[in-house]
Amino acid sequence: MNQGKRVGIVGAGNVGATVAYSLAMLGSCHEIILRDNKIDVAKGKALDMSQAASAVRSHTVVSVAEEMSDLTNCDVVVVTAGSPRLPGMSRDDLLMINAKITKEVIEGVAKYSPNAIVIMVSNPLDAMTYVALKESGFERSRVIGMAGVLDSSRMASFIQEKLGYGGGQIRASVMGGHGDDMVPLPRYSTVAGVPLTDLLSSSEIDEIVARTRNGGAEIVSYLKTGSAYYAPAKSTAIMVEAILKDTKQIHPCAVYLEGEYGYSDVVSGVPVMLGTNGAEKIIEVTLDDMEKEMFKNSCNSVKSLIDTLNKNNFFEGE
Ligand SMILES: NC(=O)c1ccc[n+]([C@@H]2O[C@H](COP(=O)([O-])OP(=O)(O)OC[C@H]3O[C@@H](n4cnc5c(N)ncnc54)[C@H](O)[C@@H]3O)[C@@H](O)[C@H]2O)c1
Ligand SMILES: O=C(O)C[C@H](O)C(=O)O
Repeated sequence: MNQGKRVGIVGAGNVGATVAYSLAMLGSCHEIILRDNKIDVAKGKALDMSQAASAVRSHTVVSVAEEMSDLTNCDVVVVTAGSPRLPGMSRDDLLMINAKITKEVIEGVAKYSPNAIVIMVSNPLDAMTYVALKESGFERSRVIGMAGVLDSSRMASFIQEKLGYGGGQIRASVMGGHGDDMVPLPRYSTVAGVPLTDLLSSSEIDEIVARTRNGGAEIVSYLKTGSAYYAPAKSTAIMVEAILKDTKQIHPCAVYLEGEYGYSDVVSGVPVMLGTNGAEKIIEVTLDDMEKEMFKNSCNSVKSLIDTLNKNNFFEGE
């Protein structure tokens, strides 16, 4: 069913290469095209992955785009180009450097793969998704940020660790931006359908919420030279598959809001139905007063990054 599908991946570093590997092993698409400034590194990884695909009898071939102009007619383009943070940095510290890279990359994507669904990964995620949307001129359903799938998976793994049981049966929910004030939602988290609030005390749940918010930084503090990539890549691959297979399943994704949850002209993480056309539907769940306040803080943080870009005349001349 996915024969003929082309997935472009811009940035063949830790996250990009691991997304490619995951998709190649699953045979999710016919072709994966890697694009990176470090062309030889991309070529080496593409050869290595094509050989791994042969080993598992996957039909996926992995090739390299030497220029953005070679990244043509992709169905999905994943953008992981940009710097990762180092210990002591926040994702927001990457704003200006990664915004510039995103602008340059998206210009090429819009030109050479004009019908693609774009999945943004580079940080700070929500602001980069906003940049990609504005620079591409694509409709909002075609520019989607990956973060909620990752943050929810992290929360699920912390719940499993705390409980000591329930692995594979946990559905955790995280909304809001992919920053320090993301919005984990214990009220919408369950273990085999049992509400989390029936299984753990409020102080235990508070610990899980805090650890989820700090989940990326915890890994950066161990790795020291960059940030997490296995769970981020798998989360991205899940979104790519949902789009290629038109699953119509709901995943938490970063999308541009036009009035949903009372916010406009900002990108934030909300439940989204994914299909061939990208973010086909935004789901509005009921939030209580405290959850609404947290969502507001999170949207305001993203808005302040967009303000910084505007103050630096980032979007000028468009
Ligand atoms: N959204 C999330 O949840 C999430 C999770 C993990 C990482 N990230 C972010 O993803 C980005 C990539 O992380 P990583 O660990 O893969 O970093 P990395 O340094 O391993 O890879 C980044 C790659 O981008 C390439 N690159 C830079 N500018 C480019 C350009 N103009 N065109 C093509 N390629 C270019 C670099 O050569 C490098 O290979 C970072 O910004 C990181 O913060 C986001
Ligand atoms: O923490 C980071 O900087 C990378 C990514 O956003 C993550 O959450 O792992």
